[in-house]
Amino acid sequence: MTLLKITDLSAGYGPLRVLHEINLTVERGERLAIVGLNGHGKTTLFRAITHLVGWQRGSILFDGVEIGGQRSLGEGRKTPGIVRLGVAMTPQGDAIFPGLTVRQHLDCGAWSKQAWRERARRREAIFDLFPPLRKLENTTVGTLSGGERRMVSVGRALMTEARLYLIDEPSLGLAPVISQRVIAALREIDVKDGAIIIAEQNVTLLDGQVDRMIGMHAGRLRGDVGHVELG
Ligand SMILES: Nc1ncnc2c1ncn2[C@@H]1O[C@H](COP(=O)(O)OP(=O)(O)OP(=O)(O)O)[C@@H](O)[C@H]1O
Repeated sequence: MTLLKITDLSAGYGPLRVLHEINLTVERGERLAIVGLNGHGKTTLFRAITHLVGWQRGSILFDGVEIGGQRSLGEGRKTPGIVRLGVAMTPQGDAIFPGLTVRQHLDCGAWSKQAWRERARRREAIFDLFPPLRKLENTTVGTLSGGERRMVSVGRALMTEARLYLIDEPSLGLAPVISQRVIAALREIDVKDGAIIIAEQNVTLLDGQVDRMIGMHAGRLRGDVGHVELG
């Protein structure tokens, strides 16, 4: 039932070591949150899974396939292959193309042949998940509010056929009520035999919205945190 098994993962940038021997197992169907303050390595963990860090070592088994291993060069070289295996990431902040419409933007996510064929149905599913986007379908993304842009950004990742969704700080810069709406929508996603990992600082926001929360501090995972605030 295991989808992702990370063993002794260390990673960093140049001389800087950010992750220290991380061990993490994610089961199919699981919604997991990695919680921790800024700069403690949540983004770097996502970037190591997708091979976007400067260097890394340790094992990352995704659905039984080794996507980790020792690397000191070639950042991003393996990323297309990892994405093709079914890993989708929504990066932190507003990673959008401001000149595209909502519809064009979502369609960018339907990059595989099958997803492209099914893009209309997939778009409908995104509009069901984020109703405010439906009436904005032909609006240029650059003119949207922060919350709407975040919905587009998350929606684009969901247009693929991924089995592992990595959502980095969905609440960043959003008003609390909008953050709650985005997190609640993530709860509605049918992960099927996949899984979703959300990196967040705001523990309260995740209450009741994920199956498990793990703390991250100074590049190390600190076990299940439940409702405990991180120091
Ligand atoms: N490209 C990079 N080059 C050098 N150092 C980096 C780079 N990206 C991140 N770092 C450093 O790695 C450490 C961990 O950053 P990371 O972004 O993984 O943390 P985070 O927990 O996701 O926090 P944030 O919410 O700010 O992204 C920080 O000290 C940061 O300065």
